Amino acid sequence: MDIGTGTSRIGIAGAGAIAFGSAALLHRNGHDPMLWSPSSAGTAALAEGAPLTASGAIEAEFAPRIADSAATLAAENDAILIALPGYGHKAVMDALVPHLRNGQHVIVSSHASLGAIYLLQALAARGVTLPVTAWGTTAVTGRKSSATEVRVNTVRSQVDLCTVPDARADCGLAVCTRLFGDRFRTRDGLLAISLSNLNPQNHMGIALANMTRMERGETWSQGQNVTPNVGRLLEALDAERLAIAEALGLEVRTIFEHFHLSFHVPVASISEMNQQMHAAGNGGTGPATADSRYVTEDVPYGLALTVALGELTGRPAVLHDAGIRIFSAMYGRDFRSENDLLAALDLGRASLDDLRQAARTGLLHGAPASAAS
Ligand SMILES: NC(=O)C1=CN([C@@H]2O[C@H](COP(=O)(O)OP(=O)(O)OC[C@H]3O[C@@H](n4cnc5c(N)ncnc54)[C@H](OP(=O)(O)O)[C@@H]3O)[C@@H](O)[C@H]2O)C=CC1
Ligand SMILES: CC(C)(CO)C(=O)C(=O)O
Repeated sequence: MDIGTGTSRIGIAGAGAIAFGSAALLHRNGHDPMLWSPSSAGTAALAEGAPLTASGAIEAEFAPRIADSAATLAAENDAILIALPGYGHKAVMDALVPHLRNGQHVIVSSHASLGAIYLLQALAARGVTLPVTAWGTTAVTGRKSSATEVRVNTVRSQVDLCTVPDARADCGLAVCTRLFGDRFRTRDGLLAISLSNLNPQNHMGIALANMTRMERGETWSQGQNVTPNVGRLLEALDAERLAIAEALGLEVRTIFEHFHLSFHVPVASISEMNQQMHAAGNGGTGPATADSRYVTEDVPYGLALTVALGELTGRPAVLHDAGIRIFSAMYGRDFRSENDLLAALDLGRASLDDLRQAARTGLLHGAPASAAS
């Protein structure tokens, strides 16, 4: 993508809270977003002409362009932002791959389970070369309050990213800064970004400790319910993640930096920081159903990758592993087997060196046949 100046056309795959909130941020920054809902359901009201309204940390009312297909989204935009839960990434990438072209730029927010490698390999098989920038989290947080409204809870001060292949790192940072503002910090490759997504560990503790509230469909404050014991569990989960990063020689944010940079509260214990967020009206609302991405996304696409990296680095993530086992028992599902990205990448066949290299080149197990020829 030409870094350029002025208005850029950005296609957003997704029509949930983050897609709407990111569209509002792009609009506020003078860009021209287009939304694509894979089932069309998420954009039906907008397609009929209703404006998108953002409130909270971003106040805006505007009419984003709406795509009727992945082909339209790819054809009519300079860059694509994938902004939906990890369990939709492979299907959406598969839909986009035939239509993406050299020179475009893809951003994945939040990046999940080495999806950038899956995408780059699929593109390489078509002979298409473009940079994929992976974000450790999202630029905004929020919830959809109706089919056309999003409540933006916060715009984060800092988002970790990396670009694959790493030779395009400067371009990735420049593109993201121009589109979303000066809020990005480049991390050292895709393994660092994979270990920079704190949702899986945080949501594990929050969902485990509040499962009956979720199952009973209660309305409950997320921040307030990060009580001292829950806070200590999150800190212990964080220590497992940081030990893996240390074994890999990677610098990643701590859970304390995460809450400070995302929710603008001073550093304290994790429980105290969450109580402060709650007091400031910024603690968020926990899931009101057990069918929540806190489990259905974060267990298979988040905890499972951390456990795999723990095994490869000799720093077993025993609490993360226990989380997968407990949620699988609770839901009567084998969450470990639900990750279609890691299965497609055949991660079990990869050594740590293979992964380290792929985290920079985007190619695992060598280049695809058609790209190599
Ligand atoms: N919301 C937040 O504050 C935060 C979110 N995140 C992360 O950001 C990402 C997006 O979150 P958010 O927008 O809240 O999630 P939502 O659940 O609101 O996303 C809904 C969107 O995902 C699409 N989708 C759901 N399942 C599939 C599927 N199987 N295949 C294709 N598309 C699918 C829906 O499609 P359709 O339109 O067809 O219904 C819809 O467009 C997630 O990874 C989340 O963990 C991270 C931090 C904060
Ligand atoms: C609510 C929040 C910001 C913190 O758990 C979040 O990460 C999410 O909704 O996924």
